[in-house]
Amino acid sequence: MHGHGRSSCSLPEDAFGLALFLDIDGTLLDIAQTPEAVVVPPGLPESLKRLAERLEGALALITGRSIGTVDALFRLPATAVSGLHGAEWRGADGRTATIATTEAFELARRHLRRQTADMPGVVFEDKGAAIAAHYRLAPEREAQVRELMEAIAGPVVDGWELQEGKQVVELRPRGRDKGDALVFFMSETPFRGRRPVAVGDDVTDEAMFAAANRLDGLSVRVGLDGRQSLARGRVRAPSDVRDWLARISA
Ligand SMILES: O=P(O)(O)OC[C@H]1O[C@H](O[C@H]2O[C@H](CO)[C@@H](O)[C@H](O)[C@H]2O)[C@H](O)[C@@H](O)[C@@H]1O
Ligand SMILES: [Mg+2]
Repeated sequence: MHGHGRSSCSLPEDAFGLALFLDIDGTLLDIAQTPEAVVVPPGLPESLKRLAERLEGALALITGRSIGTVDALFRLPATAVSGLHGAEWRGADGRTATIATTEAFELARRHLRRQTADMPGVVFEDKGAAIAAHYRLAPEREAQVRELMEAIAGPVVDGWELQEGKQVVELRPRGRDKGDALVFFMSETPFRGRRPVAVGDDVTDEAMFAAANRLDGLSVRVGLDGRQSLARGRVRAPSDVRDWLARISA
């Protein structure tokens, strides 16, 4: 059963014993025209807060955004977060691991900011240790953006890699992915001993799905397009995920 009413049939209706790993854009939040235009629906932060309490802190947001942006969007106290597709993290106890940038990366940041300023419709996103060029407002520039990002990434040889996403090309830290983030959190209190549930919508969520599957957990992809995925369940849209969170947190 997909597409009508409670289409979240692959999501468990009882939170007991679970550890939740939730992607943000396209999973908790509807996709918007630009990164800054996303809307956090009223009620979502409250559902997440209640659920984190119910799970004794075993809820983590695993995202391509930076931890700082996640905090600004959701204003959740003491929530575990992994940002930049697994590269940076903050545990439920507040410990953090961040990425130091290099001179070559800083140069790339300046170049990309300057070059995208001359490309109407292309949005530059500065995420600290990652940078992105979005072409959602100018889809005809896709090839141009890809070419520019390849040129920008060329000299940043160590420590970063190009990442494609939904109408975006990013230069992100290399080495740790969303699957590593899930495995890391699962090795720590309060996640350890629980059953992981990973929910995501995009390419970098596949590593998180693989990790959840390996740990005998659940993996659910948002979106009913025919794209291949390691996720074992599917739901239609972020609103289904939000409705599910509201139900199991009530
Ligand atoms: O891992 P996620 O939490 O899903 O983050 C992935 C990227 O999401 C954002 O970009 C995407 O969402 C934007 C807002 O809806 C949209 O305008 C854009 O086209 C999408 O690619 C975010 O801006 C990136 O930094 C994240 O890596
Ligand atoms: Mg996403």
